Amino acid sequence: MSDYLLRTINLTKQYKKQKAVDNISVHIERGAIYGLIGRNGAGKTTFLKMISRLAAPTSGEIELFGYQKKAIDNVYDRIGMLIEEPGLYPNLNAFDNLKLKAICMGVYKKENVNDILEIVGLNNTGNKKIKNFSLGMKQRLGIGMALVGEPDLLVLDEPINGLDPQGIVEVRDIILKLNQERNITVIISSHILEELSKLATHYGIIHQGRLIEEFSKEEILQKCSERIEIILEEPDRACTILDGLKIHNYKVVDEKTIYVYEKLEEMGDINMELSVNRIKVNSINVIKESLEKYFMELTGGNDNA
Ligand SMILES: Nc1ncnc2c1ncn2[C@@H]1O[C@H](COP(=O)(O)OP(=O)(O)OP(=O)(O)O)[C@@H](O)[C@H]1O
Repeated sequence: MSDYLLRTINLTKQYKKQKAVDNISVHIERGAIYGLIGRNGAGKTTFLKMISRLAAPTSGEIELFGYQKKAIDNVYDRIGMLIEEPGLYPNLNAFDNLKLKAICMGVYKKENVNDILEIVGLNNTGNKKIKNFSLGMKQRLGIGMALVGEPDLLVLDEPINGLDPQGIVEVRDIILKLNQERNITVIISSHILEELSKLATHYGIIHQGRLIEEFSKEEILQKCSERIEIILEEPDRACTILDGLKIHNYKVVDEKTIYVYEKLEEMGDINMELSVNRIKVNSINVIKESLEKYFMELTGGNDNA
């Protein structure tokens, strides 16, 4: 048993000659919003299908709510999922779509359906048929369908893909509310890191079927935050000088680089103090890296291979 709500161990899916998912081991904590980021074709959908039991792994293990192998069967009803198109009946209204699913799952209660409609902001759509819904409304109903049965884990595959800015905000607010008020853990995939940055507490970057990196929101903010980058000789001695300047929020990145995260306006003073103390500074600059740029670097620039 582990502390993670969901963990995979070397999860792999092979389609004929192609490994769509290649030895992926993710670690998802209870209460997290885990953003799974990857370009088109990276393997996100295949991965999410395996953890939702819509596709069988070729090899590897899934641990869900502390259970593995056969024992997982008992906890699958605690997952709600929206993968690819939500299966909706176009000639029924939102209420009846939810009701039908709840009846099929043996959990129908009128108040629960109304509660879901309220959460996803469709409580005043009345008899409007799904075929007359906008894309954003359909997507919100798709999330509502995933909420039938009161899941503890929500798996959402690119739920904001194709939505207009308002639709994106609405879906984002629903996900935040579910996470914060209902304590639902969420895995959400996207090919745009920036889009998830207002949402995710943790990230997994997936590229060509492999998990390249996992990090928390705090870690990514630090990686991409505005900072002074100093390329220099003798970083150890430079640290003493920074401490003397009452600068403590810095990091020695390697034997030639220090990042300083505070007092950016004092770059000139820092430079002078290092020079006075005969530390050779090769360059000193304020830099700001965008999340998207960081992601592009991790996944090999603009190479779409
Ligand atoms: N049923 C399948 N049979 C064969 N190959 C598949 C199948 N499903 C997916 N693939 C391949 O596996 C790779 C990963 O696909 P997947 O759909 O998981 O990626 P993705 O990251 O979700 O991308 P997208 O955002 O474009 O859906 C792709 O190269 C895809 O062509």
